[in-house]
Amino acid sequence: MDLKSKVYVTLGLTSPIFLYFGGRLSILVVLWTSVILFGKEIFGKDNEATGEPHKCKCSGKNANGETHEHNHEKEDCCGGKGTGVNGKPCCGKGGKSTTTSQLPTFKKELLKSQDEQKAKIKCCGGKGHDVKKHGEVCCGGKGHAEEKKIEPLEEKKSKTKCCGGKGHDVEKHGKVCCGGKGHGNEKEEVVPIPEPVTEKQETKCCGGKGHDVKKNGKVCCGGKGHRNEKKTDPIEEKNTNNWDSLTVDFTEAFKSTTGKTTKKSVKVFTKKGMTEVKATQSEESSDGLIKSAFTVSNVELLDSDIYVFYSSLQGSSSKAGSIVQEKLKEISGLQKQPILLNLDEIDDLDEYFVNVPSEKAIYVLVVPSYDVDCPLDYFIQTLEENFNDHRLDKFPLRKLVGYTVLGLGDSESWPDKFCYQATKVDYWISHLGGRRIFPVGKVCMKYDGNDKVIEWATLLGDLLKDNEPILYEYDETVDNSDDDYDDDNGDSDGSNGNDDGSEKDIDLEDVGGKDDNRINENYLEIKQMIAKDSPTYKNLTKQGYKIVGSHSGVKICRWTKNELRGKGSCYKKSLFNIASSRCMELTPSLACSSKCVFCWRHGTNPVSKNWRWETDEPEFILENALAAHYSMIKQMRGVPGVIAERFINAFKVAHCALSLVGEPILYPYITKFIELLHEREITSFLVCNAQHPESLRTIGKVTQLYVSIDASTKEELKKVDRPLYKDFWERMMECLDILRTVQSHQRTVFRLTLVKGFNMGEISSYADLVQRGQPCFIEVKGATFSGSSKDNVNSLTMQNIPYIEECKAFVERFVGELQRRGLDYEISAEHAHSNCVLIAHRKFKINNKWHTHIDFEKFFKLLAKGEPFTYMDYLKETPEWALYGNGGFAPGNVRVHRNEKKKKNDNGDNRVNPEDLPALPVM
Ligand SMILES: Cc1cc2nc3c(=O)[nH]c(=O)nc-3n(C[C@H](O)[C@H](O)[C@H](O)COP(=O)(O)O)c2cc1C
Ligand code: SF4
Repeated sequence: MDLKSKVYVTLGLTSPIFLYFGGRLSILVVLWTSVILFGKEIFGKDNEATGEPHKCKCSGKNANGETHEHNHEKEDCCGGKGTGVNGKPCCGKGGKSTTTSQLPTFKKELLKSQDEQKAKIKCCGGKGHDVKKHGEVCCGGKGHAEEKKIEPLEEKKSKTKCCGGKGHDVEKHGKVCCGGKGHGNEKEEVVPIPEPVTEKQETKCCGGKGHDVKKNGKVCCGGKGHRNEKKTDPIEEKNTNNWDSLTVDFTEAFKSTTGKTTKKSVKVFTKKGMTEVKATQSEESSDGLIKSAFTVSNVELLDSDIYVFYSSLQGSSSKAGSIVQEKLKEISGLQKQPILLNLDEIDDLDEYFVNVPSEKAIYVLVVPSYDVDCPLDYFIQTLEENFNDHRLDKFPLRKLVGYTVLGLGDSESWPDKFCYQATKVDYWISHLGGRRIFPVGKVCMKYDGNDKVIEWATLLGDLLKDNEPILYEYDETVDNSDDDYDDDNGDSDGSNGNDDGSEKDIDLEDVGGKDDNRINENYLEIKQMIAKDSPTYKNLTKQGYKIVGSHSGVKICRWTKNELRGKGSCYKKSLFNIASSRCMELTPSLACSSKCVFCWRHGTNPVSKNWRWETDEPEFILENALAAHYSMIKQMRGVPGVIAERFINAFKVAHCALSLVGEPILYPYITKFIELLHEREITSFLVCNAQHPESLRTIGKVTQLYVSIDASTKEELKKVDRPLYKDFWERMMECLDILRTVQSHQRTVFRLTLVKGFNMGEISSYADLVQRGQPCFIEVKGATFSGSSKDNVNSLTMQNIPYIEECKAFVERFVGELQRRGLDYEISAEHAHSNCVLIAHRKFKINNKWHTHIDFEKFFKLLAKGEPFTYMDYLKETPEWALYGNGGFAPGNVRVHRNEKKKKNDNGDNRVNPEDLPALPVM
């Protein structure tokens, strides 16, 4: 009602009195009536009393330079500085107001009974309280109007039926799975961690063919579609306040030590001397300094299982990890010895980063940073994927007592990227529910790095013994005004560092830390898989690899050199008719999605489940690979014994073995690459690790298509291949189905690499796999010793290398089992020198003669015709010398007999000496 109407109503009601009495008395009566009728509106009682929104008129200016009014139901309050529209002062409550309709369900309920609740609940002032008794999550001292309402247990149970721990669709169910413990424990699910911002949905999926990442700005999803695309990277987030809000409210997880009034000290690390500064604050003070305290007693921390993880490319983080471990061992009263673990060698990261190995685990992560690809990239990628995996508990690392990160880097050479990967690790661990119990250390390793590592580890050890509360959040406005704070912390303004009051206040800048805000967006650029200045590049080139572009490699194998010198060919000569001197070994992806125990690389080349690097064109790779191969051939010109004719022919590469190291099928343009090979009349021998069914399904014609079958059971496969995919077994099964169906026109080969003690047991399960995949051939080869590494817990010893007799015995039993099942396979050829035997389907035995060799000319003629054809259309008879029992040594070569001393290895047995074997892996 406007003012005019109010006047009319008042005058209307009071006019009889006015007419009857007249004079002053009547005026008083009019005034009295209007007060009774409109007093509330006129004098502006607040919304709590009237139920109407309170309006403030701000004295300050808004962004447009105007004075403004605002409505507490719709707008943010001016924080008490303004004046109400009716001349009353602002309510001064400040903070963001929300309309009733915007509130989540539990907030609505809270609003209704707010007064009732206020009457019942006395605020503990942010000290935390026993949630079970109290029935409320602690408001952190903000007063109970802000509290989250926990539904009573019975009410919850009736709403949510427990799935019994089998896991459930969280989106539908609206609940984190309780793991079968019943829904009484569900309160954890409401921990308010903000979802990271998802990328825009505009991207059109390339269907897994890969795309120009620079233009597209996206890592290829591998054809899975963009629904599950990675969430915004931490560094990408512009709003650094999100960083603070990541952290979990500790009050639910850790109980208050005592109910007594005690003095609490807040530890603050200065930027200069890393000396400890204490600020005392009474637990009972109501100023809210301590918002959420991590009140674990020293007894609990000293009783923890400490795991020190490290990732290292050049060794310094490995050393720093040992230093940290040793320093922590020195903590007096520590119940259990800290355990040191290499992140890059952990078979299943989920055992530590989805599940945790102990209920009292503390993680210390020592990590380097590389602006080029490094093993840590995979770890970070895994953390991020776990965070985005809706099937997993959203905050699995809440189960940890706590964690901290120590970053190693080089602030001089990489000032803008200094220790950026430590920041990423910290970010994702905290996103996954981890509670930081010590600040992220950042150490420049350029000068005296290890001293700083010792310093950090010593302080960490000291503070693990200390039973002071560990704050996760505190009110920095109180901090600034508190005289008890020691201003000797080196800040001229007397504050604790950043004005934004973020956690960087306790950053260890003195050990090389740099403001995380300054990390720029360059970190989002897609890396090169093998950058020229990377340690991996040096490592590979030292071993004779020529790196082509940034992710492909070529190498000439020992057999190519041998055949040039007339000293024998590789086993593919006897089994399939390949001329080693005209064979180029190449991989378009030096990265792999497995970490096989028999692989030479021992964790040095990149690993990834999918393609995440800069991508070279197939034409570029082929041109440069051939050039690199020919340059290595050229180097052979002075070597004694090189046969001129073979040397000349070696410049006309006829075969390409797509294997070497890494997983060729990871390369998004593999089909195009193979087509280019065929255009130049170069045959293709593609070996894949049965982990990428989506690429295998779409692959075009290949001269021979291999699938590595490194074990016959799920458990053994996990042990031997250490695959990155969780569904590795299902992936392998899918690949076998693809061989039997979509790719049944291809000349398919199962490759079995036998490793004693790992995969030579289950003959019958191997037969199951053959039944499923129905390959043309099964190539069985004893593993080759590739040296061991101290970092590789699973690297092989000579004891894992089978004798040729053991391989043959395995093959004979295997074929017996296949035949018993009515599967028509038989042993056909061998190459004894390589410990290799070929089992072939009997359809290749035409007129009682084996036809395991390939007619290459015919293959290209068929391709040129452009009509569909199968493996049966380009067969060639297997020569006598290659048949099983004849050894498989190709004529035209001179067998070199080594002297007895060389023949026997250190143990005196006659297994093939690693030095006598061709370079690994041999196609
Ligand atoms: C190719 C290369 C790239 C690097 N990139 C960074 C970087 O981006 N940020 C950083 O802080 N340090 C960088 N470093 C320094 C390393 O992180 C530092 O030397 C660290 O101690 C290496 O640890 P590691 O020996 O355990 O592999 C780089 C070093 C190399 C060789
Ligand atoms: S052996 Fe092959 S598949 Fe296995 S890890 Fe090495 S490169 Fe990858």
